[in-house]
Amino acid sequence: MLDDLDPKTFAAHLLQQLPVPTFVLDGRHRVSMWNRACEQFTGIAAADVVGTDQHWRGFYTERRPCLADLLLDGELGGLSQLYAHAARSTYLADTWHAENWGVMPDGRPVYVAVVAGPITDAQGRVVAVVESQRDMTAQKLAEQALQDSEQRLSAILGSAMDAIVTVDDRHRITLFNAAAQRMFRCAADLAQDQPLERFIVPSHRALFQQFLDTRQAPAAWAPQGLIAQRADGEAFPIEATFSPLELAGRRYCTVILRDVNDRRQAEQALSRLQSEKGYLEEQANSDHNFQEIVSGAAEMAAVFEQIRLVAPADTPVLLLGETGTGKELLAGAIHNLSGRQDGMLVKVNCAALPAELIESELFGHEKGAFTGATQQRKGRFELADGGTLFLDEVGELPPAAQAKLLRALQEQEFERVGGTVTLKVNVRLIAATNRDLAEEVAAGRFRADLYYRLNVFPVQVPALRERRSDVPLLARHFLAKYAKKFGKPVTDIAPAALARLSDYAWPGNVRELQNVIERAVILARGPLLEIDQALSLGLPDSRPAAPAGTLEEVERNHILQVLEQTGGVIAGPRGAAAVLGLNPNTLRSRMQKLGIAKPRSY
Ligand SMILES: Nc1ncnc2c1ncn2[C@@H]1O[C@H](COP(=O)(O)OP(=O)(O)OP(=O)(O)O)[C@@H](O)[C@H]1O
Repeated sequence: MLDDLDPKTFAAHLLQQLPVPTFVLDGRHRVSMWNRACEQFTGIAAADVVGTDQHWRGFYTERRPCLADLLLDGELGGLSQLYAHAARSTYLADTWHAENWGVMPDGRPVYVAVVAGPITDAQGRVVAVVESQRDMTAQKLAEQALQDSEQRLSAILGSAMDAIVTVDDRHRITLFNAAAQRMFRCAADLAQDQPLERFIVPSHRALFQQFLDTRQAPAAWAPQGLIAQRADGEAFPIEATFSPLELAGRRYCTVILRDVNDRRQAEQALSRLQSEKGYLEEQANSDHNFQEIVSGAAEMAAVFEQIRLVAPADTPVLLLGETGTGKELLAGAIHNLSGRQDGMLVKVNCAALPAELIESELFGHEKGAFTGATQQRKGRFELADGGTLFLDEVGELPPAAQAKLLRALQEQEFERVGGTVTLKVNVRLIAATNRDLAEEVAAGRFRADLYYRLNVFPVQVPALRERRSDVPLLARHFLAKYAKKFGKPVTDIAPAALARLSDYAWPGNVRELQNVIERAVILARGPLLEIDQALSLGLPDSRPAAPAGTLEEVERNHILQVLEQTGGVIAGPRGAAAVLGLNPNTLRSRMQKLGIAKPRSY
């Protein structure tokens, strides 16, 4: 019967059965009890330790006091040197708690939680101390692993470039990483528990809330169209992904946000640079840009005088004259003398562009305005802002573009194709045509109101045959240019050649003369330039007469003949465009209009 047991034996049995490693020290630091759990924990049998002061062997590799020893000697000041955590508790009994990492005699690292309490006699004197040890290694390792992973996670979140925010089911912020603090200019502790909608402009909050409540797994993506606001109220465009998650039965949403302001600006700058690059490349490839204008003829002197007078005014100028007479050169001169020379002179050859592209070329387009518009693109009007826009072959403009051009000229404003934003520009317009625009107006092919807008200051550029005195001058000018270009020691033109050049009718004007000289220089063998061979390559009288027919048929046959002669080559000094005295792009567009297929390889 339990009642028959004396209390000492009962207490000894109780301690013996405790599943917690426990031992008792008497007042002289000798072990009076070492229970079974202690035997198992330390690997030391009770028989080997009871009655000795060798209990430390169970816990340490060298002699040092246990908590029970310190308690017996009343030296609790030394506790902190022996244990990482130590505290006194008077909750149920007067006990001391301590925790620490230690190494068991067999080399095992253990984390122990130690509890020791005094046993007192009737007078309150400490006669013994009971100490129990609990192996907390597994919990401690798990706790540390958790701490490490939390630290790693917060380091990852902290170093992320994107703002990462977690909200609970009421959209209140539970996590706000460093990038979010930078992006929204708000410290994490101020953001904590605030509704995330606070950082979205009011007009976008309803849409944003729908995303926050998404159940779409793994995430819903808002690539564009959301506008956020920083703590100081500054609005900026964002893209965001919303990942719903459930933790302990509660719904959360992790939102990754990215400020796309910089990217948008960079995209816009890139598109502007691309347009400018494309334009500049085109300009660099056209070899007749900003050249010296050569002329001694009185007819041209009058033209130069008109240009000198009109250049400083912002008036539109209409340059009229046959192809190749130098209209583009004169446009360059007007720009250079106009006070707009720091701006760009932007050229558009209206004949060289397909009708469906001309509007977007002039006014630009928004991304997605039509198939193939994968990027927003600035038009020539925008590029010419602060400078001059030169519309060559303006008579070829399709009606829709004519209407838009008229408005741009009247209001100095327009919208990009597919765009709604009205853009204001300050552009001086110079137009050129080799057509009789008044006739085009009468035939209903050109808008009368646009014609009057363009025709404010018309300048008629005489054909080369009307200023024959310029032929030798120009011929020598081109000779010097091409002799240098091709490294040929040709110094002058043979007198007979010069006479022939002066007699020729020059339907292709200066461009044709230039091409003939270029070919002659290429073919030249001595210091004096002969032109017979070069001329015969381009002269109509060296070919069979073209059959009679409509103007279009004659033009078509003529182009086909020249193409055959040049082996299908369009551009370059020996190409069909050079022979015909045309810009290669102009020739290509004429061919398209006349239904001449791209030349096959001859
Ligand atoms: N007076 C000149 N002095 C020097 N070069 C000239 C002169 N006139 C024309 N040229 C040259 O002749 C070529 C044709 O000139 P330009 O392109 O200015 O003619 P255009 O009238 O604009 O022709 P199109 O109507 O076909 O566009 C260019 O290479 C240009 O440099």
